[in-house]
Amino acid sequence: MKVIKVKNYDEVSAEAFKVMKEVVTSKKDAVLGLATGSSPIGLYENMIKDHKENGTSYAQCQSFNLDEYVGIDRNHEQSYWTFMHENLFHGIDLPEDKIHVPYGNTKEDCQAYEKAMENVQVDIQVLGIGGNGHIGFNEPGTPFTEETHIVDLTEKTRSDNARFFENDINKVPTQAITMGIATIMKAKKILLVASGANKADAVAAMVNGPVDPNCPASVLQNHNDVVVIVDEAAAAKL
Ligand SMILES: N[C@@H]1[C@@H](O)[C@H](O)[C@@H](COP(=O)(O)O)O[C@@H]1O
Repeated sequence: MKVIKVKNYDEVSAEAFKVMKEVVTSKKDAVLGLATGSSPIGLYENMIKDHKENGTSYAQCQSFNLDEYVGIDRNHEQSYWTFMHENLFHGIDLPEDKIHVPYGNTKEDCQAYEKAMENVQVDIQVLGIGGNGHIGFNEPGTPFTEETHIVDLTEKTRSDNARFFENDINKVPTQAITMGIATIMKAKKILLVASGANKADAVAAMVNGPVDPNCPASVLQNHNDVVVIVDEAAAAKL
C-alpha cells in the first residue's frame, strides 16, 4: 500500500488525477471503477478539465460504480446515477452504453451486476472511505468474501450522508446495493482518496490497523497495487 501525503484537498485531487491519467492514457479502453461522495469530486473535475483542454478520450472506456441507494429512482436528484452524470460522465463524454451503476434491491439484481463485470477486470478502482472505515457501502462487519449485495446502512453513514438529503436523516435511504469487498479487490489497481480530520481514524486503521472486517478498508493491505492519497488532516494519525 503506497501512501502519498499532501497538503490539502486540491493536492489530493491533483495527485489522484496523475494516477488516473497514467491509466487512461496507457489503455484506451480502460475499465474505470468509480466512487461517489465528496472525496473524488476534485479528481473528477480534473478529469473533465483535462478532457476538454487536452482531448484525453474516454470514448472506449467503460465504468462500473461502487454503489447506489435502494428505493430511489435512477433519476432522483440524490441518486448516485445522477451524481455521476452531473460530476463526471457528461463532462468526459463517456458513452451512455458504457456506464454501469448498480440498481435494485434483490439478489437477482446483485447477481446481474456481477455478471456485467464477469468478462472485464477493473483497471483502476477509485475509492473514498467512510468515517467508520467503510468502502462503497460495505459497513464494518461485512465479510471480505461478499460480492455485490444489499446492505442496511448504519445510523452514522445515514447521518453522514444526510447533508445530501436536506440534512434530514429521515430522507436518507436505509439500504443500498454495493459492490462487495471481494468485488472491489478484483481490481488491478485501487486509488483511495481521503481528506479531512473526520477520516484520520479510519485512515490510520486502514493503513496500520489489523486486517479486520471491523475496518473494511483494512482489507486493502492485502491488495498488491493500492495508492492512498491523503491530506495532512486525514493523515494526522498515521
Ligand atoms: N457510499 C459512499 C462511499 O463510497 C464514500 O466513500 C463515503 C465517504 O464519502 P465522502 O467522500 O463524501 O466523505 O460516503 C458514502 O458512504
